[in-house]
Amino acid sequence: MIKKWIVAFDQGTTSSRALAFDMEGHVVAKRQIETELDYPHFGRVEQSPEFIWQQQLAVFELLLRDLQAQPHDIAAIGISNQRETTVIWDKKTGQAIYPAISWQDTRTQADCQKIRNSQDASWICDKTGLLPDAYFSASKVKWILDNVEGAREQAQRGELAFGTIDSWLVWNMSGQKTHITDITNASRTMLYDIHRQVWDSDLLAYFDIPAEILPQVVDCSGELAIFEYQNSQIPICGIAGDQQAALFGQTCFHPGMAKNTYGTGCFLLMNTGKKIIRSHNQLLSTVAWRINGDIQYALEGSVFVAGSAVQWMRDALHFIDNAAESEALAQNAEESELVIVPAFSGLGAPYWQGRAKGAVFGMDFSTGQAEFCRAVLQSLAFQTADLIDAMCSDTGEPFVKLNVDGGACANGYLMQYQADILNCPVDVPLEHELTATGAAYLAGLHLKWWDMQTLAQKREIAHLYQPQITPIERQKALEKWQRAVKCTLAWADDRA
Ligand SMILES: Nc1ncnc2c1ncn2[C@@H]1O[C@H](COP(=O)(O)OP(=O)(O)O)[C@@H](O)[C@H]1O
Ligand SMILES: O=P(O)(O)OC[C@H](O)CO
Repeated sequence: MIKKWIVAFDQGTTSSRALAFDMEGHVVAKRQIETELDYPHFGRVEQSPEFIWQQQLAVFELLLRDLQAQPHDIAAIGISNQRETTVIWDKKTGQAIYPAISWQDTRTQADCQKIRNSQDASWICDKTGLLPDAYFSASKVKWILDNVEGAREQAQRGELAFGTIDSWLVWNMSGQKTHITDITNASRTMLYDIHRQVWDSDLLAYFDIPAEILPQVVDCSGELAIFEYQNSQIPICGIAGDQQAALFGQTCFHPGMAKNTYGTGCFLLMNTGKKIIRSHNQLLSTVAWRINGDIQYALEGSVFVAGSAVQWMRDALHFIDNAAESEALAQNAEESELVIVPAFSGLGAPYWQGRAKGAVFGMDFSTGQAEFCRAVLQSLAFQTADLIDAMCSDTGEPFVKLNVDGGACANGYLMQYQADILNCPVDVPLEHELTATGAAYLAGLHLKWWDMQTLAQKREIAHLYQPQITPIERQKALEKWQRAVKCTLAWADDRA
């Protein structure tokens, strides 16, 4: 029987998606449902793990219907997922003991700040490639164990399991039997030594986390688990955190190749091959992928708020009915001085200021929705420019072109402004769904549907945006942004 499709599960912060890929690596069908985020308290961001799983299953079922397929038509599943988001569940009941704590949640920031200011920051960074911050899973796991009644004792008795969203999905897909995570997701927990490729006992002791709750760490490609669906057994052959999956989907297979994904946040990753680069500019070192035991690393700049600021204009401010409308609205803006620093979850790389909050500068009576919208879109481009600056300074190499993907790369205004501000071309691919593509590629590698050489030829360009503004205009805009960031950071320092 010919198995026709690979299905990628792309469980992002904003939506749960299932996409079917044919043997050429093309998307043939797609289903997507928007997720729900809860903001129960200042600085807290949570999601229902059960809802995430049910939603992921629902999009899969809708996809099968669209394809008029039976489960046995699916050759394999690939999974890409929002990273760091932390779930702890009871292995006996299969129920989460607390909502998923989102990567965007800053409740543990004060504790993380203390670690950052201490001598421990250095060895933690050496082992993990990460900077102590509420963003990563370790402090979220600790918070749940410290705050949910009986959790620590249960964990010590081996009754609980911890996982990021990949882990949680596989647990449920496997009929609550398989507790694994892939190495890219493990590398985002701040509990994993990326040099030795093991959970690290010093880190576990430091964060007071019992080893019993940890998943087994696996490669990104291979027969990793089985999805027991109805009477079929579908192999899960690819798993990677969404940003690493996008790097793979962009076919950035060689050192020096990079991409920027504009989703809920913005994530710039550069392949660094076998080298773990210790950044001098507060970028992260992380695992890009491991295939057949062969590891590649990446340098990463993480911006916490990007497309989510566009969603905020839709849901909280009601300036737009959908994200796509932001493009036309921004194009209508009058000349203005407005700058928005969307530090709603603190500021990520290269500033790492968890206490920062969003700020608006330069309003006057002429400021309206269009000016506001344009400033929000520009903030995505400015934050990316900061990352690229930091990365170029670490590598000593200029960026000659920026490869992009993710939801907001459909925005022509933003992409043009990005090219203008960077003074380098921005390359938008034909397929925007490169996160899911990466997960499918990883699964298909194992099935021998393709190899990395053939994949490298698959990326097609839809549009190349060329810079159009003058050096003086660029310099003025960047200075305005840098002044705004400086004030935002000063305000955060005053809150200490
Ligand atoms: N045309 C657009 N212009 C600006 N932002 C957009 C556009 N389309 C989608 N977005 C934003 O992109 C995000 C969704 O991108 P996606 O890559 O699906 O994110 P995620 O993987 O984080 O769920 C949303 O936050 C949305 O506001
Ligand atoms: O949901 P996304 O695609 O914006 O990705 C979230 C990141 O994985 C967080 O590290």
